[in-house]
Amino acid sequence: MQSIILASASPRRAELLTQIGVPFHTRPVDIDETPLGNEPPSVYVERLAREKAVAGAADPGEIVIGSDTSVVLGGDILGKPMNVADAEAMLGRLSGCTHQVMTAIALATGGQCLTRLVITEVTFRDLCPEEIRAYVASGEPMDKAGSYGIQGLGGIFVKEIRGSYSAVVGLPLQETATLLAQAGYPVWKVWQRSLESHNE
Ligand SMILES: Cc1cn([C@H]2C[C@H](O)[C@@H](COP(=O)(O)OP(=O)(O)OP(=O)(O)O)O2)c(=O)[nH]c1=O
Repeated sequence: MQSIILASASPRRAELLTQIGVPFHTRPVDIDETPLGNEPPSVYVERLAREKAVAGAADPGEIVIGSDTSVVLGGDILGKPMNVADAEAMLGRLSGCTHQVMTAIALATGGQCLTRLVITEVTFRDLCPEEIRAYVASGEPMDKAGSYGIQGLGGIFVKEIRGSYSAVVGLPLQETATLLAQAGYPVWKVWQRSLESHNE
């Protein structure tokens, strides 16, 4: 089977890929994440996922996974906050509203690039200014799209989620496994092999 490379510096993505039993190496890449003029959010996240996967591609025997997550509110892309004030402003906008979390994944392998876009709807309850300040002071929002982490303290803001939890955290597991299978790497075969080598 091919070797898997995760073209990402995100600890959440590494944890999610570990969760499904896929052995991999990380190869973080640095790309320009500035949206193009009038670029729709869905096109933007898919382009970034593809650019990350392609930037991480080196060896034809590898499958390189790139991913991008953006929070989208009323058509606006809310990326990672620039500072505390930015994080507080984003959370103020998300309070009491439903937003979309768009996560794209891309698999670069053998000169081709397979992509998937996953859109999840997340509804926040009303947040008060004091709790927004306390949350931002915790530091958790600073490296996360939309300034929150559903998997962390930010979980208490989420009233409803419609779609993929793992996609909100950064890597949609079902779609990742489907693309890996399309690239000739069914995840269940890895489970099977590790059982076989354990029993030898
Ligand atoms: C909405 C949300 C985002 N996030 C994270 C996932 C991503 O790591 C981050 C979005 O930023 P990204 O630019 O998608 O990813 P990244 O810079 O962290 O990592 P890389 O580009 O190297 O792959 O926000 C959460 O952890 N929880 C959440 O609930």
